[in-house]
Amino acid sequence: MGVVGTRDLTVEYPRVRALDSLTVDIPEGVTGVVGVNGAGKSTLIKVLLGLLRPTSGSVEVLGMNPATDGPRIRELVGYMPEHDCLPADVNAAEFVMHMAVMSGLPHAAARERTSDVLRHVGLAEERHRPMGGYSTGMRQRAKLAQAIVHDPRLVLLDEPTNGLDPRARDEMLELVDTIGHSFGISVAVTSHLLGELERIADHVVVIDSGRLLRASATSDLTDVTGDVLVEVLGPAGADQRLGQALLDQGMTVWPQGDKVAVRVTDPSQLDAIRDAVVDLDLGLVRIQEVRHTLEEVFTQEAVR
Ligand SMILES: Nc1ncnc2c1ncn2[C@@H]1O[C@H](COP(=O)(O)OP(=O)(O)OP(=O)(O)O)[C@@H](O)[C@H]1O
Repeated sequence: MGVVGTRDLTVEYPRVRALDSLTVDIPEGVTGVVGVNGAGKSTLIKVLLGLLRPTSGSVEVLGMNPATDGPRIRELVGYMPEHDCLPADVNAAEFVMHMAVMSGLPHAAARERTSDVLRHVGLAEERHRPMGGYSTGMRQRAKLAQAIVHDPRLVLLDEPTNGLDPRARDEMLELVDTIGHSFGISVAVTSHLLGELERIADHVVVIDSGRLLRASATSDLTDVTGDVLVEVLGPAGADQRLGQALLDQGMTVWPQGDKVAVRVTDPSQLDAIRDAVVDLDLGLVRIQEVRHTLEEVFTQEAVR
């Protein structure tokens, strides 16, 4: 039995259909929810928390309906929002303690859990300093601490690695891994980078324009190696410029018509290819796998 299930879930904002008949199950364990900016990841999280009503379709979280069981769901579910929301003049100990009490923990238990959880996320020493003086990495860890302080069954983490340098990102991913695999809390974690979630997630769900592109065990994705063809839009010579940029990064690259063929030995290379296209100010038409599954992940072709 999964922790989250949606059926034909549609959410419309006045001008945008953010989720479009999304049917997906999120099992226990760590699930990566991947999609480019605007794909609908934050909207999905808000629906799961009961903060946003679906236009149509249904949702279950831990067997409950967020529209009617919102308060109970928020007791059992932790949430780390994407954007900065920490009061600058409050310290992490006071803030996390407050969130623990808000989640229904008695005072003494809240104090004990706060101190444990701040130690787990590596904020024990700085816990009495106002959060306004924290680095981005520390702020992300404070947001993570408040999400798990009440020992939830499920935690929803919205882009926890956003804005972090590579070292802080690795530390955050390790923490998420520990929460999911040592503390036994199910995790749904969003990112626009498939490569980074692939390291810690048991399952991956790929969303594009509010629709499900793919849902599979991560081990199926890690089989995604082989040759890919990258097609870009841009001025004449765009493909050669991309080819050179990828060569400079040490990738094995060769021209194929007006496309660039790349040998992929690690799924994180797909993110590097996408980043290179963006850095060169080109448009990515598609990354197409020459043999199997990549095409399903990166083109508009829904798998089911
Ligand atoms: N409150 C809102 N009012 C109108 N449109 C919105 C609102 N919130 C999100 N959208 C639009 O809905 C779509 C999905 O947004 P959402 O924030 O869910 O995507 P996302 O995958 O989480 O992206 P990001 O990582 O950039 O937040 C986008 O086109 C976005 O502009």
